[in-house]
Order: sequence, then C-alpha cells, then structure tokens
Amino acid sequence: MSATQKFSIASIPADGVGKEVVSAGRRVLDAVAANSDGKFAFEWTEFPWGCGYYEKTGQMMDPKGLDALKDFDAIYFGAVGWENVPDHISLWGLRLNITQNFDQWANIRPVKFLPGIESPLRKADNTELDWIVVRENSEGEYAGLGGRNLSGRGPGNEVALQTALFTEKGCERIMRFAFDLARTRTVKKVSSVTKSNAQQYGMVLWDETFNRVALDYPDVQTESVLVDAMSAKFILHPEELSVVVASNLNADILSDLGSALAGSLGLAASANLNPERRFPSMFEPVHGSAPDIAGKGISNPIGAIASAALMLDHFGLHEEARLVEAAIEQTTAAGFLTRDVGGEATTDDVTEAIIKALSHTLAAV
Ligand SMILES: NC(=O)c1ccc[n+]([C@@H]2O[C@H](COP(=O)([O-])OP(=O)(O)OC[C@H]3O[C@@H](n4cnc5c(N)ncnc54)[C@H](O)[C@@H]3O)[C@@H](O)[C@H]2O)c1
Ligand SMILES: O=C(O)C[C@@H](O)C(=O)O
Ligand SMILES: [K+]
Ligand SMILES: [Mn+2]
Repeated sequence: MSATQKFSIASIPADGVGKEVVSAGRRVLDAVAANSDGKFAFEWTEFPWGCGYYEKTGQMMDPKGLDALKDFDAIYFGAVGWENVPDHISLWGLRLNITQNFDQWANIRPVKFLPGIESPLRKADNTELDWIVVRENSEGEYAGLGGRNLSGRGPGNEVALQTALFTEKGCERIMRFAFDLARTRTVKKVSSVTKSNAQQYGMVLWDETFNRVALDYPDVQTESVLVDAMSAKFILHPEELSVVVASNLNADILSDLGSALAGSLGLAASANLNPERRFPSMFEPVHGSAPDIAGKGISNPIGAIASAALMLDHFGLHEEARLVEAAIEQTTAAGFLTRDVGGEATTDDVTEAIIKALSHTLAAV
C-alpha cells in the first residue's frame, strides 16, 4: 500500500456556535479519513483564539499566530464575535487579520438549495436554483483605511472617514477568478454587482475592469447589475444567476441574503482562498457566532460541514467532497433538521446522521 497522505489543518473554532459547528465538521472529516483505507489522514491542531482568549490576554490571537499558521495545509474556522469585545476589534483581530495577511483574496460562497428544506422563495419549489457568490476578499470597503476625529473637533462634531480602496489588479484577479469558475459550470455566466452610478471612482474602475476582462471570455455571458437591483433579482429572478462577483461589502450582504433564501444562515459554506497557494486558505461557514442560540447544542452544522467539503476540494479530494455533499442532501431529505430550518434535531443529531449517510456511501465506493 502507498504511504498515507497527511493534511495538516489548523482549527480555530473561536466564539459562540463556531465551537459547536467546527467540532461537528471535524467529526465528519475524521470519518472521511477513517474510511479512506489509509489513503489520507488529517492532523489537527486547535488554536484557542477568539473573544475568550481576548478576555485573558487582551489580544484576539497570539501576536505570532500568523507565523504559527503559515505552514498548515488549511485553516478550518468557526466564527468570531462575542459581547465582551467590540465587533470591529474581534473581526479585525482574527478573521480579517488572517484573510488579509494571507492574501485570501477570493471568497467563494455557494448558494445551495437542499432537499427537505423549505425556502422562503416559492420559485425554489419548481426551479433548479444554484449560484455562487464570489466575494472580493482583500480590499474594497474592507481596506481598513480611514480614521476618527480627524479635525480634532469635540463631541457632537466628530468626523469619521472610511475609505474604500479599489485597485485594477485587485479587481482584475477576482474577475478572472469568477470567469474561470463560470467556465466550469453548466450555465456559463458572470453577473457583476456594481454601484457605479453613485460611486464614481472605485465602482467605475470595477466596471471598466469587468468589461475588459470579459473580452477574454467570449464564451461566458455577462451582465452588470446595480447592487440594489441585484438584491431584488436574488428574490425575483434567481434562476438567471450562475456566478455573481461582487466587492467585499456588497458580497457580504448578498451572501447572507442568499443563505436566507436557501432557508437559513446556518446552511451556507465558504472558502477564503489564496489561489496562488503561497499561504494556507481558510474554510468557514458564512454565518457568525449566533449568540442568540450559542451553547444550546441546536446550531445548524451544515454550513460548517459543507465548508469542510470545500476544504476537501482544495486538497484535491474531489470525490470525497462530493460524497460529503451527497450525505448532507440525504440527511436533509430524510428530515434531520435543526430548528432554524423547521425541525427539532440537535447539532449532534444532524452530524451523526451525516456521518451515517457518509459511511454508507463510502462503503459503497
Ligand atoms: N465570519 C465570521 O466569523 C462572522 C460572520 C458574521 C458575523 N460575525 C460576528 O458574529 C456575531 C453575531 O453576528 P450576527 O448576529 O449579525 O450574525 P450571525 O450569523 O451570528 O446570526 C444571525 C442569525 O442567524 C442565526 N444563525 C447563524 N448561524 C446559525 C447556525 N449555524 N444555525 C442556526 N442559526 C444560525 C442566528 O441564530 C441569528 O438569528 C457578531 O459579533 C459578528 O461580528 C462573524
Ligand atoms: O464581513 C465579515 O468579514 C464578517 C462576516 O460578516 C462574514 O461574512 O465573514
Ligand atoms: K464564520
Ligand atoms: Mn457576513
């Protein structure tokens, strides 16, 4: 037998339901490895960073944490944010610290409709819906440029600047990524999300870059849609979507809308990719720490487990990734549903059902 291929994974459950869903995803991945006949194994290292760590140390992660992470094959992330730390400190201290320093510039967020889960969209009952939001993940509205109280004026007269940064290179790489992704899909189409009617500098550069890159992909259909109209289109004409490329903030908003349309924020997966593979990529559910349901064992693990499937793809384990997705579908179709999607199952019930479905399909391979 050939040697076991080892994949090293850094897990960062962080806060709230992040802990519950990362533990669920780890169990699923360990089941995949256990059934691989010694072909591959996952070596996990867990990092205790997040708002609890901040409570003890005053930092969201170890100041040398990026160094500790840089040689892993991937990072598996839960969610960051708790009431003891202002959200902008926790987000910049952990998630954005990693995505930006590891140049994870492409964030893919599939919108998937699962059998047995009711969508608020009536259309979802009789139309095949399936699209992917491609989020520019390194600049735009998340450039982190700006400041407070610039004029030295006192209370009541404060001024804040929050400047978006759009570079031609940043726009071009995410657009090429979106077009390349569209070429792998049945419907070869890229919809660009813009706001260039109001944002006359950054978003005009975004549009011009989109139009220029599109010339290299004559086989891919294109459209450019203003973000306000796109939010309506998600609801009224989702069947026209395949790949949707958007700036950091626009895509953040649209991806929560997409998850909600599929039935719950707990369902959506994401991959923060450094396509050059100079740094590890990071896989996490789209949702946050969900303080309203954290600690009760009722969070939906599907977004995190589907993110683990994206990690398998990243490792080149495509067949296994498809099997995990099929196991998720079998489980929802069989009615194992957490409360957010209308059921009564716990996080553990759903995870176990997925592992059971997986062991049947893996045994059949
Ligand atoms: N990538 C991240 O780590 C990330 C993403 C979004 C929000 N946040 C942070 O999370 C905290 C809470 O933010 P929020 O309330 O706006 O968003 P949220 O995604 O945590 O929750 C929004 C709603 O969705 C529900 N929900 C989320 N995940 C679920 C799951 N797995 N199962 C069932 N229901 C689920 C929640 O119960 C809540 O009602 C904030 O601190 C925010 O900054 C972090
Ligand atoms: O926008 C962010 O970075 C935080 C969160 O809303 C996310 O979607 O990852
Ligand atoms: K998350
Ligand atoms: Mn978000």
